[in-house]
Amino acid sequence: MSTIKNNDLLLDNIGSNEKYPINFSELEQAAKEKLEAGPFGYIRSSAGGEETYRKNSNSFEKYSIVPRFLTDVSALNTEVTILGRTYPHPLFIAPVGVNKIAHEDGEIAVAKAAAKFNYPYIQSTVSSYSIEEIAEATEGSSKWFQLYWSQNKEISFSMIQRAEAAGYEAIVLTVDTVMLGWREEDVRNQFSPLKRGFGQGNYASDPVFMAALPDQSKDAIIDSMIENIYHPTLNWNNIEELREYTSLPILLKGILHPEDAKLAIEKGLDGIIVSNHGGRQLDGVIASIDALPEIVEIVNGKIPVLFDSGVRRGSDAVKALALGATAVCIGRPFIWGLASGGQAGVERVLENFLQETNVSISLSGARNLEELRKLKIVRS
Ligand SMILES: Cc1cc2nc3c(=O)[nH]c(=O)nc-3n(C[C@H](O)[C@H](O)[C@H](O)COP(=O)(O)O)c2cc1C
Ligand SMILES: O=C(O)C(=O)c1ccccc1
Repeated sequence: MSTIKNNDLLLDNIGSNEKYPINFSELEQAAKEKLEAGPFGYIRSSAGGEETYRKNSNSFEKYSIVPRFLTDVSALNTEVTILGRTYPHPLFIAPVGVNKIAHEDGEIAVAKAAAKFNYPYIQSTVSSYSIEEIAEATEGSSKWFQLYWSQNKEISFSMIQRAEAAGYEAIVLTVDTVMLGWREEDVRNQFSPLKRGFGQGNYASDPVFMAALPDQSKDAIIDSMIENIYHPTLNWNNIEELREYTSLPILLKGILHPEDAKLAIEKGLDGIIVSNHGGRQLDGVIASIDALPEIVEIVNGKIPVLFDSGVRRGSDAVKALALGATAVCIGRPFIWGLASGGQAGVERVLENFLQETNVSISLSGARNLEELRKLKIVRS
């Protein structure tokens, strides 16, 4: 149980006289001023006509919190237990690859900032830094490993083994990216991070991946990464193989259909992440927040249901939690923090995000996440 002094951070911020980006669009603008068109466009944009991208954040406005008052909110407990571990609050870092396109310090800066504010860090397969480098920089903090299934499954198994050895707590298999979505901004900017040699942290350091290369040239690494990331054959049999290979908990990321959530439970998966990849995969799919309630209902507490896509501020996270998400993953906001201010930029985003979440929970009248889930939410 923690007693929070909600207003301290707000008043500190006001008293600092510093100018810095605060909300999402200011952060995005600050990043735009720092980055070249290619990297900026890669991070900002999404698939097709970006219908889903727009829907993701706009859809939060359809849900309204109906708060309770006079509940004595002096002590707030945001602890959440997921897969046998208790985390101090329900905010996670979503897996985002190729962070060096935003800032030279890349994932190391993000993972350190995450550790400082107790956000479990979900590391992407296509990180600029390796599992071991990130583990060394952030000893003792909670980390999960996101897996892009490799065409050559021995590469996937090797990366899982490395994540296990480095003390990672879970595997997150992303199921919505068997190939990249149709991203017009990248064509316009002629920018592919993989083709430019980004995102090699886990590959160039992997003995199985390196041994399978035709030669050890830079081009061979790039070509083989692209070949391996494309994995359209992915199916439920692979899930069984994965289940047999590792004793770590496995979560599926990218679930939008209640029947897939049900199958995940039947197949013995340990959790799911409701997500549409920030609108970057199939354009026209349901907003992630609209997919959440039915999935929460069908899962009925059997496994944790994490959530991402379109979360821009603390009150969005509170809506997702009130609609039944076990925890919420932050995506683009932290990358904009990274691009605009390195580790300090990420820290500011994460600290303010956490504080806004806590203030919002308290002002809703809830004193813990269980009470938050019982809160009335109306849809317009
Ligand atoms: C630049 C970028 C790279 C991403 N890389 C990955 C990745 O490597 N693996 C993955 O599962 N999701 C990846 N995602 C998706 C995020 O995990 C998350 O689902 C998405 O950012 C949520 O949408 P939001 O940022 O609009 O909130 C990436 C997203 C962005 C913006
Ligand atoms: O861009 C993405 O959304 C993503 O998941 C990815 C895939 C391959 C390389 C880098 C990022």
